Amino acid sequence: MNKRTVIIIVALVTILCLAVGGNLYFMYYLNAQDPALSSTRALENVIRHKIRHLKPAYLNRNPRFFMYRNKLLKNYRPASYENASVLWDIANWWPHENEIYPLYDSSMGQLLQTLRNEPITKVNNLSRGTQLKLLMRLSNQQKVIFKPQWYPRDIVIDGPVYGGKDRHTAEVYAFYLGAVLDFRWTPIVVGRVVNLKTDIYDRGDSELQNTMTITPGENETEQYCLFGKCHYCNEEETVCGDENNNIEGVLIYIIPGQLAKRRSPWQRTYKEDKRAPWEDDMNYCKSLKGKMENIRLLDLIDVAIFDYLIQNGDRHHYETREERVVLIDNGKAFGNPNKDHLDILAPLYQCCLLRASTWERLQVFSGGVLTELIDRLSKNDALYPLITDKHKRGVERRLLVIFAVVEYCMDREGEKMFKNL
Ligand SMILES: Nc1ncnc2c1ncn2[C@@H]1O[C@H](COP(=O)(O)OP(=O)(O)OP(=O)(O)O)[C@@H](O)[C@H]1O
Ligand SMILES: [Mn+2]
Repeated sequence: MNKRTVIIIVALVTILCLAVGGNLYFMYYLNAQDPALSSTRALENVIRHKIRHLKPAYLNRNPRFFMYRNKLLKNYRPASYENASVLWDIANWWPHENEIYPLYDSSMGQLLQTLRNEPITKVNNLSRGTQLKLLMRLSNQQKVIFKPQWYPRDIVIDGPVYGGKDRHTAEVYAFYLGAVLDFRWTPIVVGRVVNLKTDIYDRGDSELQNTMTITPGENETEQYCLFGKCHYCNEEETVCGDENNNIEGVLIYIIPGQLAKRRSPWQRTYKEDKRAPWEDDMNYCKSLKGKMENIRLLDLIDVAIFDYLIQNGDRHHYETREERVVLIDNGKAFGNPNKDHLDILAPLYQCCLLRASTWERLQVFSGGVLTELIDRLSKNDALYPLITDKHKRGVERRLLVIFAVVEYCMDREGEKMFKNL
Protein backbone atom coordinates (compact mmCIF):
# COMPACT_ATOMS: atom_id res chain seq x y z
CA MET A 1 0.00 0.00 0.00
CA ASN A 2 1.50 3.36 -0.86
CA LYS A 3 1.28 6.39 1.36
CA ARG A 4 -1.43 8.06 -0.74
CA THR A 5 -3.78 5.07 -0.50
CA VAL A 6 -3.33 5.00 3.29
CA ILE A 7 -4.27 8.68 3.53
CA ILE A 8 -7.37 8.14 1.39
CA ILE A 9 -8.47 5.14 3.47
CA VAL A 10 -7.96 7.03 6.73
CA ALA A 11 -9.93 9.99 5.34
CA LEU A 12 -12.80 7.72 4.20
CA VAL A 13 -12.94 5.95 7.56
CA THR A 14 -13.01 9.29 9.37
CA ILE A 15 -15.90 10.55 7.19
CA LEU A 16 -17.78 7.28 7.73
CA CYS A 17 -17.29 7.49 11.51
CA LEU A 18 -18.48 11.08 11.58
CA ALA A 19 -21.57 10.23 9.53
CA VAL A 20 -22.51 7.19 11.62
CA GLY A 21 -21.69 9.03 14.84
CA GLY A 22 -23.81 11.97 13.74
CA ASN A 23 -26.67 9.67 12.88
CA LEU A 24 -26.37 7.84 16.17
CA TYR A 25 -26.42 11.13 17.94
CA PHE A 26 -29.46 12.13 15.90
CA MET A 27 -31.24 8.88 16.77
CA TYR A 28 -30.36 9.31 20.40
CA TYR A 29 -31.81 12.82 20.25
CA LEU A 30 -35.06 11.50 18.76
CA ASN A 31 -35.43 8.85 21.43
CA ALA A 32 -34.56 11.23 24.22
CA GLN A 33 -37.35 13.54 23.14
CA ASP A 34 -40.37 13.77 25.34
CA PRO A 35 -42.74 11.00 24.17
CA ALA A 36 -45.74 13.31 24.59
CA LEU A 37 -44.10 15.90 22.40
CA SER A 38 -43.39 13.37 19.70
CA SER A 39 -46.99 12.20 19.82
CA THR A 40 -48.15 15.76 19.12
CA ARG A 41 -45.67 15.68 16.22
CA ALA A 42 -47.05 12.33 15.15
CA LEU A 43 -50.53 13.83 15.11
CA GLU A 44 -49.30 16.71 12.99
CA ASN A 45 -47.93 14.22 10.49
CA VAL A 46 -51.18 12.29 10.39
CA ILE A 47 -53.08 15.55 9.80
CA ARG A 48 -50.67 16.60 7.07
CA HIS A 49 -51.21 13.28 5.33
CA LYS A 50 -54.98 13.49 5.75
CA ILE A 51 -55.05 16.98 4.22
CA ARG A 52 -53.29 15.72 1.09
CA HIS A 53 -55.94 13.05 0.67
CA LEU A 54 -59.10 14.93 1.60
CA LYS A 55 -62.27 13.82 -0.15
CA PRO A 56 -63.42 16.21 -2.90
CA ALA A 57 -66.56 16.99 -0.87
CA TYR A 58 -64.39 18.85 1.63
CA LEU A 59 -62.71 20.88 -1.09
CA ASN A 60 -65.68 21.73 -3.28
CA ARG A 61 -68.76 23.83 -2.75
CA ASN A 62 -71.71 22.13 -1.18
CA PRO A 63 -74.88 23.05 -3.11
CA ARG A 64 -76.73 23.24 0.21
CA PHE A 65 -74.94 26.49 1.02
CA PHE A 66 -77.24 28.55 -1.26
CA MET A 67 -80.20 28.21 1.04
CA TYR A 68 -78.25 29.30 4.12
CA ARG A 69 -76.53 32.09 2.26
CA ASN A 70 -79.71 33.66 0.94
CA LYS A 71 -81.41 33.62 4.32
CA LEU A 72 -78.37 35.05 6.11
CA LEU A 73 -77.87 37.81 3.53
CA LYS A 74 -81.50 38.80 3.94
CA ASN A 75 -81.26 38.74 7.73
CA TYR A 76 -78.18 40.98 7.96
CA ARG A 77 -79.22 43.51 5.30
CA PRO A 78 -79.24 46.97 6.91
CA ALA A 79 -82.78 48.21 7.48
CA SER A 80 -84.06 51.61 8.51
CA TYR A 81 -85.68 52.06 11.89
CA GLU A 82 -87.80 54.63 13.64
CA ASN A 83 -87.17 54.13 17.31
CA ALA A 84 -83.81 52.84 18.52
CA SER A 85 -85.02 52.14 22.04
CA VAL A 86 -87.65 49.70 20.74
CA LEU A 87 -84.90 47.74 19.03
CA TRP A 88 -82.76 47.72 22.14
CA ASP A 89 -85.71 46.41 24.12
CA ILE A 90 -86.14 43.65 21.56
CA ALA A 91 -82.45 42.74 21.58
CA ASN A 92 -82.32 42.72 25.37
CA TRP A 93 -85.09 40.14 25.36
CA TRP A 94 -83.41 37.94 22.78
CA PRO A 95 -80.89 36.00 24.88
CA HIS A 96 -81.83 32.56 26.00
CA GLU A 97 -79.17 30.41 27.64
CA ASN A 98 -76.10 31.15 25.51
CA GLU A 99 -78.02 32.08 22.37
CA ILE A 100 -77.65 35.83 22.14
CA TYR A 101 -79.85 36.46 19.09
CA PRO A 102 -82.30 34.46 17.00
CA LEU A 103 -81.43 32.56 13.84
CA TYR A 104 -83.51 34.85 11.63
CA ASP A 105 -85.25 37.98 12.83
CA SER A 106 -86.24 41.02 10.81
CA SER A 107 -85.05 43.30 13.64
CA MET A 108 -81.36 42.32 13.26
CA GLY A 109 -80.73 44.56 10.23
CA GLN A 110 -82.33 47.47 12.10
CA LEU A 111 -80.45 46.82 15.32
CA LEU A 112 -77.11 46.88 13.48
CA GLN A 113 -78.07 50.28 12.06
CA THR A 114 -78.85 51.70 15.50
CA LEU A 115 -75.38 50.65 16.68
CA ARG A 116 -73.84 52.26 13.60
CA ASN A 117 -75.79 55.52 13.73
CA GLU A 118 -77.09 56.44 17.15
CA PRO A 119 -75.14 59.29 18.80
CA ILE A 120 -72.64 58.50 21.53
CA THR A 121 -73.87 60.46 24.53
CA LYS A 122 -71.71 59.41 27.46
CA VAL A 123 -68.33 57.68 27.80
CA ASN A 124 -66.42 56.21 30.75
CA ASN A 125 -63.35 54.09 31.25
CA LEU A 126 -64.14 50.44 31.72
CA SER A 127 -61.48 48.79 33.81
CA ARG A 128 -62.88 45.26 33.52
CA GLY A 129 -60.44 42.83 31.95
CA THR A 130 -56.85 43.77 31.20
CA GLN A 131 -57.06 45.58 27.84
CA LEU A 132 -58.11 49.12 27.02
CA LYS A 133 -61.85 49.48 26.60
CA LEU A 134 -64.52 52.07 27.20
CA LEU A 135 -68.12 51.98 28.26
CA MET A 136 -70.31 54.05 25.96
CA ARG A 137 -73.92 55.05 26.14
CA LEU A 138 -75.88 55.48 22.92
CA SER A 139 -78.76 58.00 22.84
CA ASN A 140 -78.52 58.32 26.64
CA GLN A 141 -79.68 54.76 26.91
CA GLN A 142 -78.07 51.61 25.63
CA LYS A 143 -74.65 50.72 27.04
CA VAL A 144 -72.04 49.22 24.73
CA ILE A 145 -68.37 48.32 25.11
CA PHE A 146 -65.88 50.10 22.84
CA LYS A 147 -62.52 48.60 21.85
CA PRO A 148 -60.24 50.83 19.74
CA GLN A 149 -57.97 50.06 16.83
CA TRP A 150 -54.34 49.36 17.76
CA TYR A 151 -52.95 47.99 14.51
CA PRO A 152 -53.48 48.24 10.77
CA ARG A 153 -55.18 45.21 9.17
CA ASP A 154 -51.95 43.89 7.64
CA ILE A 155 -49.83 43.80 10.79
CA VAL A 156 -48.18 40.44 11.49
CA ILE A 157 -47.92 39.71 15.20
CA ASP A 158 -44.87 37.55 15.88
CA GLY A 159 -44.18 35.59 19.02
CA PRO A 160 -46.57 33.56 21.15
CA VAL A 161 -50.12 32.97 19.99
CA TYR A 162 -51.48 35.27 22.71
CA GLY A 163 -49.08 38.13 21.89
CA GLY A 164 -49.90 41.72 21.06
CA LYS A 165 -52.92 43.86 21.78
CA ASP A 166 -56.50 43.43 20.58
CA ARG A 167 -57.22 43.33 16.87
CA HIS A 168 -60.47 45.29 16.89
CA THR A 169 -61.94 43.94 13.65
CA ALA A 170 -61.61 40.38 14.97
CA GLU A 171 -64.55 41.14 17.27
CA VAL A 172 -66.73 41.99 14.26
CA TYR A 173 -65.46 39.01 12.27
CA ALA A 174 -66.23 36.74 15.22
CA PHE A 175 -69.80 38.01 15.26
CA TYR A 176 -70.36 37.08 11.59
CA LEU A 177 -68.49 33.79 11.92
CA GLY A 178 -70.77 32.92 14.82
CA ALA A 179 -73.80 33.77 12.71
CA VAL A 180 -72.65 31.59 9.81
CA LEU A 181 -71.61 28.60 11.90
CA ASP A 182 -74.74 28.95 14.03
CA PHE A 183 -72.64 29.61 17.13
CA ARG A 184 -74.91 32.51 18.00
CA TRP A 185 -73.11 32.90 21.29
CA THR A 186 -71.05 36.00 20.51
CA PRO A 187 -72.14 39.51 21.35
CA ILE A 188 -73.54 41.56 18.47
CA VAL A 189 -70.70 43.77 17.21
CA VAL A 190 -70.36 46.57 14.65
CA GLY A 191 -67.35 48.56 13.55
CA ARG A 192 -67.56 52.32 13.82
CA VAL A 193 -65.33 55.30 13.18
CA VAL A 194 -65.51 57.62 16.17
CA ASN A 195 -63.95 60.97 16.92
CA LEU A 196 -61.56 61.07 19.86
CA LYS A 197 -62.46 64.70 20.58
CA THR A 198 -66.16 65.06 19.88
CA ASP A 199 -67.38 61.51 20.60
CA ILE A 200 -65.00 60.55 23.41
CA TYR A 201 -63.29 63.48 25.15
CA ASP A 202 -66.28 65.81 24.99
CA ARG A 203 -68.65 63.06 26.19
CA GLY A 204 -66.27 61.63 28.78
CA ASP A 205 -66.21 62.18 32.51
CA SER A 206 -63.16 63.76 34.11
CA GLU A 207 -61.68 60.38 34.97
CA LEU A 208 -61.68 59.44 31.29
CA GLN A 209 -60.41 62.87 30.24
CA ASN A 210 -57.46 62.40 32.61
CA THR A 211 -56.47 59.30 30.65
CA MET A 212 -56.25 61.25 27.40
CA THR A 213 -53.46 63.46 26.08
CA ILE A 214 -53.95 66.57 23.95
CA THR A 215 -50.96 67.82 22.00
CA PRO A 216 -50.72 70.61 19.41
CA GLY A 217 -50.68 69.30 15.86
CA GLU A 218 -50.14 71.11 12.54
CA ASN A 219 -52.15 74.23 11.55
CA GLU A 220 -53.44 74.95 15.03
CA THR A 221 -55.07 71.53 15.30
CA GLU A 222 -54.94 69.38 18.39
CA GLN A 223 -54.17 65.71 18.53
CA TYR A 224 -56.18 63.63 20.99
CA CYS A 225 -54.86 60.30 22.20
CA LEU A 226 -56.17 57.82 24.73
CA PHE A 227 -54.42 55.43 27.09
CA GLY A 228 -57.36 54.63 29.35
CA LYS A 229 -57.54 52.75 32.59
CA CYS A 230 -56.84 49.03 32.69
CA HIS A 231 -54.28 46.49 33.86
CA TYR A 232 -52.04 46.96 30.80
CA CYS A 233 -52.87 50.64 30.25
CA ASN A 234 -50.06 53.17 30.57
CA GLU A 235 -49.28 56.66 29.37
CA GLU A 236 -46.65 55.40 26.92
CA GLU A 237 -49.10 53.27 25.00
CA THR A 238 -51.85 55.38 23.52
CA VAL A 239 -54.23 55.09 20.63
CA CYS A 240 -54.54 58.17 18.44
CA GLY A 241 -56.73 59.03 15.46
CA ASP A 242 -56.02 60.50 12.05
CA GLU A 243 -55.44 64.23 11.46
CA ASN A 244 -59.12 64.83 12.30
CA ASN A 245 -58.91 62.66 15.45
CA ASN A 246 -61.05 59.96 13.87
CA ILE A 247 -60.28 56.42 14.97
CA GLU A 248 -61.67 53.00 14.14
CA GLY A 249 -63.13 50.91 16.88
CA VAL A 250 -65.81 48.36 17.59
CA LEU A 251 -69.05 48.64 19.51
CA ILE A 252 -69.89 45.47 21.39
CA TYR A 253 -73.45 44.98 22.54
CA ILE A 254 -73.58 44.07 26.21
CA ILE A 255 -75.07 40.65 26.77
CA PRO A 256 -77.86 40.99 29.30
CA GLY A 257 -78.00 38.60 32.23
CA GLN A 258 -75.49 37.01 34.57
CA LEU A 259 -72.19 35.69 33.26
CA ALA A 260 -69.94 33.34 35.19
CA LYS A 261 -66.21 33.18 34.48
CA ARG A 262 -64.38 29.87 34.56
CA ARG A 263 -60.83 28.77 34.01
CA SER A 264 -60.29 26.96 30.73
CA PRO A 265 -59.02 23.38 31.15
CA TRP A 266 -56.83 24.07 28.10
CA GLN A 267 -55.36 27.24 29.61
CA ARG A 268 -51.81 28.10 28.59
CA THR A 269 -49.13 28.84 31.19
CA TYR A 270 -48.22 32.17 29.55
CA LYS A 271 -44.59 31.30 30.31
CA GLU A 272 -42.38 30.22 27.45
CA ASP A 273 -40.35 27.84 29.63
CA LYS A 274 -43.31 26.13 31.28
CA ARG A 275 -45.79 23.79 29.63
CA ALA A 276 -49.34 23.12 30.75
CA PRO A 277 -50.43 19.53 31.48
CA TRP A 278 -52.70 19.38 28.42
CA GLU A 279 -49.79 20.24 26.14
CA ASP A 280 -47.93 17.01 26.94
CA ASP A 281 -50.73 14.56 27.60
CA MET A 282 -52.64 13.26 24.61
CA ASN A 283 -54.99 11.49 27.03
CA TYR A 284 -55.74 14.73 28.86
CA CYS A 285 -59.40 14.62 27.89
CA LYS A 286 -59.96 11.32 29.71
CA SER A 287 -59.47 13.05 33.04
CA LEU A 288 -62.02 15.73 32.10
CA LYS A 289 -64.75 13.40 30.93
CA GLY A 290 -65.56 12.40 34.49
CA LYS A 291 -65.37 15.93 35.87
CA MET A 292 -67.27 17.88 33.27
CA GLU A 293 -70.76 17.51 31.83
CA ASN A 294 -70.73 16.31 28.23
CA ILE A 295 -72.65 19.36 27.11
CA ARG A 296 -69.94 21.66 28.51
CA LEU A 297 -67.24 19.60 26.84
CA LEU A 298 -69.09 19.82 23.52
CA ASP A 299 -69.43 23.59 23.95
CA LEU A 300 -65.68 23.87 24.56
CA ILE A 301 -64.96 21.77 21.48
CA ASP A 302 -67.13 24.11 19.40
CA VAL A 303 -65.19 27.01 20.95
CA ALA A 304 -61.91 25.35 19.92
CA ILE A 305 -63.09 25.12 16.31
CA PHE A 306 -64.21 28.74 16.37
CA ASP A 307 -60.94 29.90 17.94
CA TYR A 308 -58.81 27.82 15.59
CA LEU A 309 -60.44 29.39 12.53
CA ILE A 310 -59.65 32.91 13.75
CA GLN A 311 -56.47 31.86 15.61
CA ASN A 312 -57.50 33.06 19.02
CA GLY A 313 -55.08 31.34 21.37
CA ASP A 314 -55.93 33.46 24.39
CA ARG A 315 -59.08 31.86 25.80
CA HIS A 316 -57.61 31.46 29.28
CA HIS A 317 -61.09 31.70 30.75
CA TYR A 318 -64.48 31.14 29.26
CA GLU A 319 -67.75 32.62 30.37
CA THR A 320 -71.11 30.96 30.75
CA ARG A 321 -74.66 32.24 30.67
CA GLU A 322 -77.27 29.95 32.18
CA GLU A 323 -74.62 27.20 32.30
CA ARG A 324 -73.84 27.44 28.59
CA VAL A 325 -70.66 28.88 27.09
CA VAL A 326 -70.70 32.33 25.47
CA LEU A 327 -68.00 33.56 23.11
CA ILE A 328 -66.93 36.82 24.72
CA ASP A 329 -63.54 38.46 24.05
CA ASN A 330 -62.47 37.58 20.52
CA GLY A 331 -59.99 40.40 19.94
CA LYS A 332 -56.80 38.35 20.18
CA ALA A 333 -57.26 36.74 16.80
CA PHE A 334 -55.76 37.14 13.30
CA GLY A 335 -52.26 37.75 14.65
CA ASN A 336 -50.30 35.98 11.91
CA PRO A 337 -52.03 34.88 8.69
CA ASN A 338 -49.23 32.46 7.82
CA LYS A 339 -49.33 30.51 11.03
CA ASP A 340 -51.81 27.91 12.26
CA HIS A 341 -51.47 26.96 15.90
CA LEU A 342 -52.81 23.42 15.78
CA ASP A 343 -52.88 23.16 19.57
CA ILE A 344 -55.89 25.49 19.71
CA LEU A 345 -57.73 22.41 18.39
CA ALA A 346 -56.54 20.24 21.29
CA PRO A 347 -60.08 19.90 22.74
CA LEU A 348 -61.19 18.39 19.42
CA TYR A 349 -58.29 15.99 18.79
CA GLN A 350 -57.80 15.02 22.41
CA CYS A 351 -61.48 14.30 23.09
CA CYS A 352 -62.52 13.19 19.58
CA LEU A 353 -66.05 14.35 20.29
CA LEU A 354 -68.10 16.77 18.21
CA ARG A 355 -71.64 18.04 18.16
CA ALA A 356 -73.35 16.45 15.15
CA SER A 357 -74.98 19.78 14.24
CA THR A 358 -71.56 21.50 14.16
CA TRP A 359 -70.19 18.84 11.88
CA GLU A 360 -73.17 19.23 9.51
CA ARG A 361 -72.82 22.99 9.48
CA LEU A 362 -69.05 23.04 8.82
CA GLN A 363 -69.54 20.86 5.76
CA VAL A 364 -72.12 23.23 4.29
CA PHE A 365 -69.52 26.00 4.00
CA SER A 366 -66.68 24.14 2.30
CA GLY A 367 -64.84 25.21 -0.84
CA GLY A 368 -64.26 28.88 -0.04
CA VAL A 369 -67.87 29.69 0.83
CA LEU A 370 -67.19 30.42 4.50
CA THR A 371 -64.98 33.49 4.00
CA GLU A 372 -66.91 34.62 0.91
CA LEU A 373 -70.14 34.68 2.85
CA ILE A 374 -68.67 36.49 5.87
CA ASP A 375 -67.22 38.98 3.42
CA ARG A 376 -70.64 39.62 1.87
CA LEU A 377 -72.42 39.78 5.23
CA SER A 378 -69.95 42.36 6.54
CA LYS A 379 -70.01 44.60 3.42
CA ASN A 380 -72.10 47.21 5.22
CA ASP A 381 -69.83 47.41 8.22
CA ALA A 382 -67.91 50.69 8.53
CA LEU A 383 -64.68 48.72 8.85
CA TYR A 384 -65.14 46.55 5.74
CA PRO A 385 -63.01 44.71 4.70
CA LEU A 386 -62.51 43.34 8.18
CA ILE A 387 -59.46 41.20 7.41
CA THR A 388 -56.86 40.93 4.63
CA ASP A 389 -57.03 38.34 1.85
CA LYS A 390 -54.12 36.53 3.49
CA HIS A 391 -56.18 36.10 6.65
CA LYS A 392 -59.16 34.88 4.58
CA ARG A 393 -56.94 32.24 2.97
CA GLY A 394 -55.79 31.33 6.47
CA VAL A 395 -59.38 30.74 7.61
CA GLU A 396 -60.07 28.51 4.57
CA ARG A 397 -56.85 26.57 5.11
CA ARG A 398 -57.75 25.97 8.74
CA LEU A 399 -61.21 24.73 7.79
CA LEU A 400 -59.44 21.97 5.84
CA VAL A 401 -57.33 21.16 8.88
CA ILE A 402 -60.52 20.83 10.93
CA PHE A 403 -61.93 18.43 8.30
CA ALA A 404 -58.69 16.44 8.50
CA VAL A 405 -58.76 16.30 12.30
CA VAL A 406 -62.35 15.08 12.25
CA GLU A 407 -61.32 12.38 9.74
CA TYR A 408 -58.53 11.37 12.14
CA CYS A 409 -61.06 11.13 14.97
CA MET A 410 -63.47 9.13 12.82
CA ASP A 411 -60.66 6.64 12.18
CA ARG A 412 -60.20 6.40 15.94
CA GLU A 413 -63.75 6.51 17.25
CA GLY A 414 -66.07 6.02 14.30
CA GLU A 415 -69.48 7.67 14.09
CA LYS A 416 -69.86 7.54 17.85
CA MET A 417 -67.73 10.67 18.08
CA PHE A 418 -70.75 12.72 16.96
CA LYS A 419 -73.16 13.69 19.71
CA ASN A 420 -76.63 15.19 19.72
CA LEU A 421 -76.55 17.46 22.75
N1 LIG B 1 -70.42 41.89 25.35
C1 LIG B 1 -70.33 41.72 26.65
N2 LIG B 1 -71.43 41.53 27.40
C2 LIG B 1 -71.34 41.37 28.73
N3 LIG B 1 -70.19 41.40 29.43
C3 LIG B 1 -69.06 41.59 28.74
C4 LIG B 1 -69.06 41.77 27.33
N4 LIG B 1 -67.80 41.94 26.92
C5 LIG B 1 -67.03 41.87 28.01
N5 LIG B 1 -67.78 41.69 29.12
C6 LIG B 1 -67.28 41.55 30.50
O1 LIG B 1 -66.09 42.28 30.66
C7 LIG B 1 -65.00 41.43 30.95
C8 LIG B 1 -63.76 41.89 30.21
O2 LIG B 1 -63.97 41.85 28.82
P1 LIG B 1 -62.91 41.17 27.83
O3 LIG B 1 -62.70 39.76 28.24
O4 LIG B 1 -63.36 41.43 26.44
O5 LIG B 1 -61.64 42.03 28.17
P2 LIG B 1 -60.08 41.74 28.12
O6 LIG B 1 -59.44 43.00 28.52
O7 LIG B 1 -59.69 41.15 26.83
O8 LIG B 1 -59.93 40.68 29.30
P3 LIG B 1 -58.75 39.62 29.56
O9 LIG B 1 -57.51 40.40 29.63
O10 LIG B 1 -59.14 38.97 30.84
O11 LIG B 1 -58.74 38.69 28.40
C9 LIG B 1 -65.45 40.04 30.55
O12 LIG B 1 -64.85 39.07 31.33
C10 LIG B 1 -66.96 40.10 30.75
O13 LIG B 1 -67.30 39.76 32.07
MN1 LIG C 1 -58.78 39.31 26.31
